[in-house]
Amino acid sequence: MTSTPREPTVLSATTVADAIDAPEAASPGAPWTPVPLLRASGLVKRFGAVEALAGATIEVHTHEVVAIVGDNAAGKSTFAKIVAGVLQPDGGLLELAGEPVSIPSPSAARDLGIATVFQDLAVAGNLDVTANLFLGREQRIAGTPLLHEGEMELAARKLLHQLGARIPSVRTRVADLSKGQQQSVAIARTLLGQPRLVVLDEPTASLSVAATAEVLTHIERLRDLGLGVVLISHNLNDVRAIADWIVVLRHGRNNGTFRGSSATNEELIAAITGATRADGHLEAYRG
Ligand SMILES: Nc1ncnc2c1ncn2[C@@H]1O[C@H](COP(=O)(O)OP(=O)(O)OP(=O)(O)O)[C@@H](O)[C@H]1O
Repeated sequence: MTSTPREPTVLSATTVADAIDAPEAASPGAPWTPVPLLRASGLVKRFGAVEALAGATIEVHTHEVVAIVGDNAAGKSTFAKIVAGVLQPDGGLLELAGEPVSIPSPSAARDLGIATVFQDLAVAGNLDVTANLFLGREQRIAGTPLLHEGEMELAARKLLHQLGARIPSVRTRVADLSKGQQQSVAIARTLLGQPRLVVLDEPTASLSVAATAEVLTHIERLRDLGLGVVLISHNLNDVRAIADWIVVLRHGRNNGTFRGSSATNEELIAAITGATRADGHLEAYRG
């Protein structure tokens, strides 16, 4: 597998704010292409005797939310970690926009335009919302070590607005936000890297009903921006509400693909528990 990094992106707070305002960025009308944004085929990952992934195949297009569901130990988080460059697969092929890629590290994933939000969120509670959004990407006034606070605040407000996030102030300490608001900050931060693909690992776990609804709105916005979204979740109601496609993993293998708009909890549970068997991959269902 060869690595195909994107052109490096030079970011500034204003270009970020402008980019998220740009009509084409927000337009849901960009053409759908037959080439998936990400295609992971036949993925294998072993941990000693445990085969966490045993040939799983998952693809996601731009403007699309693909949910991955499955019982505990089905291999969902292992898939997320491989796409995030945290783990290396023992077999299988990763393709981005039709090109084979390797993702040897989290920074390689970022260079390829892949952003992942894990359950721990990795937000800094002692810093405010703006500082969290720009952590590691701080904007400085040209020729000085001084931070461009005004520009960063402006971009932070626009980003959160774009996502539909309700945060009291971009100067609030993240530790003082609710769990749902912290999730909003973590998702907003991914946008600053101008990703093509966002992977969310259990973003609604342990959230209230209201906070869950807000996070689902963020996911819709990401899709409207033209991104591909992979949503890993145990919550079947959430995935049925938001996902274009639902891929069931069982023991590291595909066990059914369903349209989010028509899947029922009963058929999803049957696939998750192994009461029904289906190894067809998503491409076979699109037709
Ligand atoms: N670092 C690791 N070392 C050893 N085994 C691991 C490691 N990571 C995952 N596994 C094992 O791989 C299998 C798949 O785990 P994974 O976390 O991908 O499942 P999951 O579908 O995300 O489950 P859950 O919903 O419980 O998070 C499990 O049997 C797990 O114990």
